[in-house]
Amino acid sequence: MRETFPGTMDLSDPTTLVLSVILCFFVALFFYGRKRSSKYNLPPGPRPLPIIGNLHILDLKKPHQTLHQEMSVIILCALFSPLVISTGIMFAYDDNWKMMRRFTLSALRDFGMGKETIENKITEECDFLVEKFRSYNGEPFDNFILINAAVANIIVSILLSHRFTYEDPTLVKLLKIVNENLRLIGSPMAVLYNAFPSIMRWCSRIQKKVAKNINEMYVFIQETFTSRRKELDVNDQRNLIDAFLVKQQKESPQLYFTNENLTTLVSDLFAAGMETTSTTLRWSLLLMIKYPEIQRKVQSEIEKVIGAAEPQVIHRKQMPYTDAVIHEIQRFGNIVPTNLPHATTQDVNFRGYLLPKGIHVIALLTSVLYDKDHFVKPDEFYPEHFLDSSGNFVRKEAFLPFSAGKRSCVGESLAKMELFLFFTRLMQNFTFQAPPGATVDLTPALGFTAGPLPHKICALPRV
Ligand code: HEM
Repeated sequence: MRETFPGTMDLSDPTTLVLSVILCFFVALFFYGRKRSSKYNLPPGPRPLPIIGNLHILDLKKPHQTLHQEMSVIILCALFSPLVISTGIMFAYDDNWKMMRRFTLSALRDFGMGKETIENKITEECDFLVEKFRSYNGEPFDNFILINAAVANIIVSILLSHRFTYEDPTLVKLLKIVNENLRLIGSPMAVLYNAFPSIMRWCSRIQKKVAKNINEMYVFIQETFTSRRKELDVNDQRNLIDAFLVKQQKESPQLYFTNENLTTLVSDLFAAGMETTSTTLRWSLLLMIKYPEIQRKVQSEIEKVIGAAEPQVIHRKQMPYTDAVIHEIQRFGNIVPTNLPHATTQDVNFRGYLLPKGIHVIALLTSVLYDKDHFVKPDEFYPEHFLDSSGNFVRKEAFLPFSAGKRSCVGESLAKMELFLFFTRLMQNFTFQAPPGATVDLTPALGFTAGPLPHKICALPRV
């Protein structure tokens, strides 16, 4: 047996050898990481550890809160390789994204966005929702599926010229798939999966479950939405799917207007158009329950400006208080806190720092919506953020719940119209309260979008 001295290593011992190699690997990665960030002159941030990057400081339940640090870069980890989908619009890139975005914007405009046609559709849907709320006679109920379904019907009318009843099994199934996936994608397990796909693949079922849901959604969309090609009349295009199919017939060779793009695009628009707006509306009712004096002020402005008539978009200009409340709901609700992930398409000089081409960037919406330089009480629900001292509505440049730039939300004007019409109509017809004995919890639920935790409300009829 060979003698080893205290404080020295015996490299002939296999365990010591393996441990030494691993240690050298970590040290090399550590210095490589530091060299890489100094080469690129990235903005400052906490020092990343080898392999795991800054994962150890990340709150997996609320990643945006860890990331909300001014001018800092959080290195998620060296192995980051997120799921990339090249079809549709939301996760597409390059020419396919450009074509789908251009088509979507023009189809949304042609089939009603920003026009009276869609305003009438929303007003009609408000009738159904009010009737449903009224049927509970002031007793507690969960508004989740009802609001989901009402909002889903607006995007479905643009996609398919169709309306589902709130109990329709097709709609209920679609809503279940979308909601489950958004919850899974925002879960701590999914954050870990994105950071360590090769390791997590072995110990987490999350990716399989999400993929299964997406697949089910696509099959379902093909059966229910896109199978309508048999009824297509080129001279009478009634909806976005018709417009896509007409483009498909004209395109040769088929590059962009493919069946895959149609399925993913419809799925993207359904999910984005339904989930975000309905989550904001659910926040709106919960916040009105929490702050009854604000609810009363909104109701008295409605009485003054609209009376018993149906709310219309033209009323908004005369309703600065309600407008400020809706803006504050969106700011405070902060429902897409981490925004969608992006990547630089070229080297970018950002405030004297270099973000190299291809780097993944998460432009946190929390950082603007909760910016104390723009909002005096960022952590409070305070509609005065959007009012001047005379009670006039004021715009804020940091109000960016729809993000900014080339990839900003395509449904912004549709969403704004929906929020105003649904919110005023519900406030006109009901006073909202918590069920007897219940307290209002404003903690956001875990998920890709930050909605309220499950809760019940009471809708007391006013008229
Ligand atoms: C309150 C409601 C809504 C909010 C807060 C919201 C917010 C957002 C945000 C933050 C993004 C990411 C922007 C970025 O990547 O920088 C986005 C993208 C998108 N939104 Fe919305 N959205 C809302 C409603 C809608 C509606 C009603 C539609 C349906 C027409 C829609 C369709 C989309 C699409 C297709 C994208 C991807 C755009 C692209 O990648 O080019 N959204 N939205």
